[in-house]
Amino acid sequence: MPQYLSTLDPDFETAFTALLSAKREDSPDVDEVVQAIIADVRARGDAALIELTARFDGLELTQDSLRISAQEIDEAATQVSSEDRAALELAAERIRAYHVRQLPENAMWTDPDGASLGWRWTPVQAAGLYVPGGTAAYPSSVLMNAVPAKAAGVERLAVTVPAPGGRLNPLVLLACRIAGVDEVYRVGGAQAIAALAYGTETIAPVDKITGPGNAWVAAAKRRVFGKVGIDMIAGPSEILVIADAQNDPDWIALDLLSQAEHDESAQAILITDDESFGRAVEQALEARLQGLMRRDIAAASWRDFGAVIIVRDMEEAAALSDRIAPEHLEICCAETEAVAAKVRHAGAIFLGPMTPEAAGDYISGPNHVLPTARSARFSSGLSVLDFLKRTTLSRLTPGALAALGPAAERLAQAEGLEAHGLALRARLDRLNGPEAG
Ligand SMILES: NC(=O)c1ccc[n+]([C@@H]2O[C@H](COP(=O)([O-])OP(=O)(O)OC[C@H]3O[C@@H](n4cnc5c(N)ncnc54)[C@H](O)[C@@H]3O)[C@@H](O)[C@H]2O)c1
Ligand SMILES: N[C@H](CO)Cc1c[nH]c[nH+]1
Ligand SMILES: [Zn+2]
Repeated sequence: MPQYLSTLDPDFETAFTALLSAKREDSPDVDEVVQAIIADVRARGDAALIELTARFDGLELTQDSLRISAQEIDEAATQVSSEDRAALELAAERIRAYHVRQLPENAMWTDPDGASLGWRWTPVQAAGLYVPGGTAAYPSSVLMNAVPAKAAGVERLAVTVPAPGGRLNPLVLLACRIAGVDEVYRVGGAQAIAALAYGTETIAPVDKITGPGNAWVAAAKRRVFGKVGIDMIAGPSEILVIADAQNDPDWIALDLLSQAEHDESAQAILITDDESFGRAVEQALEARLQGLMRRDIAAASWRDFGAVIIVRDMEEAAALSDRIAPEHLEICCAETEAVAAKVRHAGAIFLGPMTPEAAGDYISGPNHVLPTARSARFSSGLSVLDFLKRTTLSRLTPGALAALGPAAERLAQAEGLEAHGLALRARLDRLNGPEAG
């Protein structure tokens, strides 16, 4: 049974605040465990990876089997049906077509003082892509990480993916092949993130780690940030659906379940202006739940973190949505576009009843690695830009330095930084000196 909240209820604010602050990840115990795992991998390298993989994934590895060989990838590719391969290839092509449009332009211009200024984008040299695989395999996440990285021009792509009990979906490996991944390691969780950040005997360190994962993965990414770059905290999935009574309750129920089934810590919320529609969605959801393969996971997520919020109108719905800052926001109501225009904080918005969030997870083109836990207030979904850095460029002519240098010198003096001032003054004196002009 999810929580029912109504903005008409005098206790709404208290209940809504409790919903927002429900601890779904990053609990102190997770962080403590992660801290110890990272320290272990730093200290013992491959030996720690092997031991932790046995403990958490029930898989006995040796140093030689940490990396998945090209031959294993070839073999896996032959196990994939032609229909699955075609679906993966279509997805890869659509994701590529979307992401190449994000490639930014370099720029250089000369301003009226004679200063030539600009910037240049360059890719990171090596990226580590975390592909979740603990409770479900995510070939789609391989594409969502690797395709933008390739489009950005990253030279080395290393994927880590857990293989619980030795099982690894061949589609994950085929997706690595299609996307041009160079290295694949059968390691997951915080230990994979630590290996990518600090390196071990087998896994060379990378410059940037991207990709979603569960609470341990998210906590590890937070901890290694600074040693390497990270994309964002893409933790347990979330969906917020804003829907009016004109929708089919069954469709909305399935959309909520499609994220609840990811993780017991996932969160699915419905906001509607019609209480009986909310009850109908809940009923449809309970009915659909029974038939799901991952019903235990979805049921726990819905029971512990699910909610139906009844609002007076869609304006109120948009305002509440911004306070939730969801990873995915589906809007299905008479004024879909107008409501969407009012929303500021969301990882991805899905407009209208024919745009289920699940289409975005696989095939539409935009990235499905998205900010969770309200971080859509300040971050965006994975993009080509996550694999690029911007270097600024400047060139001053003698005239430009003569025009701008004195102000810089004053500021250096104001900051008490003498050498800065002298570096400017030495040149200004030369420009003004006897041999000038
Ligand atoms: N936000 C996004 O963009 C996005 C996209 C796809 C998936 N996801 C999320 O990714 C997650 C995938 O989770 P998953 O668990 O299936 O796979 P996962 O690969 O993220 O995690 C599996 C690993 O977790 C570690 N682990 C499990 N229990 C542990 C424990 N008690 N202590 C220490 N480590 C432990 C193990 O090392 C294991 O290898 C889900 O939460 C899903 O919602 C998010
Ligand atoms: N919904 C997930 C992002 O939160 C991504 C995903 C992968 N496969 C299916 N769904
Ligand atoms: Zn999904």
